[in-house]
Amino acid sequence: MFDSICTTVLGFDPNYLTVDLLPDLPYAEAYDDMEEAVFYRHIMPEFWWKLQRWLRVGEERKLHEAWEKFDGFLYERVKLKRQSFNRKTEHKETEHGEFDLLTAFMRAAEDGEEEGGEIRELGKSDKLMRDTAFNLIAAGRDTVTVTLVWLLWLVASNPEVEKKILEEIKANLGGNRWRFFGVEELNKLVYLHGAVCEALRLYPPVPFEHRTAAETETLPSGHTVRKNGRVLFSIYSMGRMEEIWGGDWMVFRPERWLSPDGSKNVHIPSYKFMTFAAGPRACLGKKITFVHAKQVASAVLCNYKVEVVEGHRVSPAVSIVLFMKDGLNVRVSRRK
Ligand code: HEM
Repeated sequence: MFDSICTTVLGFDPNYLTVDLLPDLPYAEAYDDMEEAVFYRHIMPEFWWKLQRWLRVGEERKLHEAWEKFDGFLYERVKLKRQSFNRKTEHKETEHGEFDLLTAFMRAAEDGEEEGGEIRELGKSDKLMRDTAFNLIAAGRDTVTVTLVWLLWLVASNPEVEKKILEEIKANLGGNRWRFFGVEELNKLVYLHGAVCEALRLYPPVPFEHRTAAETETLPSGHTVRKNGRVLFSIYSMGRMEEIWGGDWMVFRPERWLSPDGSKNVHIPSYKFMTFAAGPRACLGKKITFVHAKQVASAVLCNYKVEVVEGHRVSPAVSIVLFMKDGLNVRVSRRK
């Protein structure tokens, strides 16, 4: 997903997954180091990690070094993107279907009609572009990666579901399997959509969240939360509650997300399906997530059979993102 999120955000494919040669991409590895160090900040007392940061030792030292590498990579991409954008604008070239979020911000800044001028300011400042690119890469890389891993495991463990996914792909997308399916085509895959939703319900990539009360507040349950009090809620548990999902909450059942005749997906409110959070600060990448997840899952499943290696035990890891503790060991073979 690192390749895919960089392509969406920066319009640049690092080819981290290339099979031809082992890529040496220090910034991609730096990103992993940063993630580890940030998790450490969540579990250590604030004064401790701040002291480590000041002394530049331990995890904080690792974070600092990794950040410098990743920051250099992002600034370079923003600079190159701006050069190519300016050149194209100057020569009035069109982009022939190219799309990435950096270009979209630059174009919006150039057209700059919106109220308050925030986008204009964003598109003109390299630092703000760097921050935005980082925010989007951080939000979209591991979340979509783990969605796919849990989905592939659930599908491999439920042959009936796998069969229905393959039938749907065949019925809607025809014979040529060796290509990426477009967004319009993916919209027809309502059963696969239900399967992705089920994976996200049972294994939400962001398993817990917290909110801080700006003022003293009484919750619908009658509990009082004092000003600055923090409420921690488990999205993982909410996806498994009988009161919310019924007695078969533990079953991986894509039909849950389909109309009775199976022809379309039903709307389930975000306050029930909390995986992307709800309200004003809910996830902005929900639609992109479904496009990416369905694109990769359909291409993999219709071309390859993915089988979990016998004896491999699957369990979630304790982290801010719901990775599999020991990864997923699979045997992959080409479908006839
Ligand atoms: C399975 C995939 C994803 C899940 C489960 C997910 C989940 C979430 C959650 C729970 C939040 C709320 C965080 C909070 O308020 O503390 C959030 C925010 C956000 N997400 Fe996602 N996300 C996913 C993919 C993406 C992608 C692909 C992008 C963009 C490319 C993205 C962009 C964002 C942004 C920008 C925010 C901040 C919104 C705001 O504060 O106004 N997300 N996401």
